[in-house]
Amino acid sequence: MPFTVSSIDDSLVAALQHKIDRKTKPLGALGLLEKLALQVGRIQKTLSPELGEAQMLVFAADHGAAKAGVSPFPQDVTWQMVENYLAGGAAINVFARQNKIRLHVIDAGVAHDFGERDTLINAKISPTGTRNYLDEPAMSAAERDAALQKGREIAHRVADSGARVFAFGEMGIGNTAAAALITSQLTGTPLIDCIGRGAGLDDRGLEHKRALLQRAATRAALPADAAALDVLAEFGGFEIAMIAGAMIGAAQRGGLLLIDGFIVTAALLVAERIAPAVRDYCVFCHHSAEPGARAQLKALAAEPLIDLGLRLGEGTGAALAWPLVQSAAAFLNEMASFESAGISEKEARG
Ligand SMILES: O=C(O)c1ccc[n+]([C@@H]2O[C@H](COP(=O)([O-])O)[C@@H](O)[C@H]2O)c1
Ligand SMILES: Cc1cc2nc[nH]c2cc1C
Repeated sequence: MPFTVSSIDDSLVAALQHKIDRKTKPLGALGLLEKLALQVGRIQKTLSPELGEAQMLVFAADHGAAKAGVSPFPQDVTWQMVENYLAGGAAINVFARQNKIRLHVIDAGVAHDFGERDTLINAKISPTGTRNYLDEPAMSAAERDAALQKGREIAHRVADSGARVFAFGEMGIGNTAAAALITSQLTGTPLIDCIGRGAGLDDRGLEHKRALLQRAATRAALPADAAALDVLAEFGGFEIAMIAGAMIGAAQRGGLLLIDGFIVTAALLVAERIAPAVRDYCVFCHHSAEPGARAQLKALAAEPLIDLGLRLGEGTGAALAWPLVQSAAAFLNEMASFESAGISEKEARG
């Protein structure tokens, strides 16, 4: 089946936990890093995992609803920021360079013709972005399926190059609105609690966004138990659909998935409904300041690694958390045990 994911292996849990517990530290003293080390060992089915170079996949697309005023920025900022990624000047370029992460920029449906570009993956589902969900579904079932399939293919291609760590980022003016609609529907959280200021709406702008999204939800009139695939087609966007497909593809290849902020987590809510085991492969990198992140993290029982008040997207939270993930593998591989260091356990543990 193209979109099925296997649960992670539990045969090494006891051996990994034993290795973690024999390290020269009080039991559990490395906190969340210990859970992470266990998870990485289980995913890679080894007591000595190797992470290699992380791959950051930034998916960009435009949203029909952007023109209705769900964002403080004009739609053109999506393609302009893609140019910024290609030129190396955005925050994600800086953090990726700093932390030695390889960046892949994917056009999932930006309303702009970039021409032939060596460094941009052209995976456009539509040359104009999604349709406006205030009037009609954002995408057709065929477009949605193409986006999921393309995302899966891209992740498999990156995995073919030997990658084991996949980080996800996005760019799309208006995509916090789509993510809010998806999050509300898939977590059963009131829409009002999922809507935030996005790229910086003022109070009036936020009121307007709330009214528009309420209208969109009323028009779509999805039942509470609507299928995730229907929710995705209704509200979009192409970058969200492609990320969901790429997450499933990366998990199918035994990758570790670095989850960024509000929009990437909305994509995960969709992916997890399609293939529940995808959750096993995820590291929740940060707690986005967008208010709907709270409902997402609760629904996924996620414990994010950092909480810096970030609300940028682009994969920046994942890029910043990457050194912590590397530290989890490093302590598992390199730290001395009580035996190897000749430390008396009783004395060491009081
Ligand atoms: O990832 C997040 O948590 C996040 C929170 C707020 C805004 N963003 C970014 O801001 C853009 C969307 O904001 P908006 O107001 O246009 O919906 C989009 O390009 C996202 O990458 C991202
Ligand atoms: C300038 C700008 C940069 C971004 N990066 C991700 N989303 C963004 C939104 C805006 C508006």
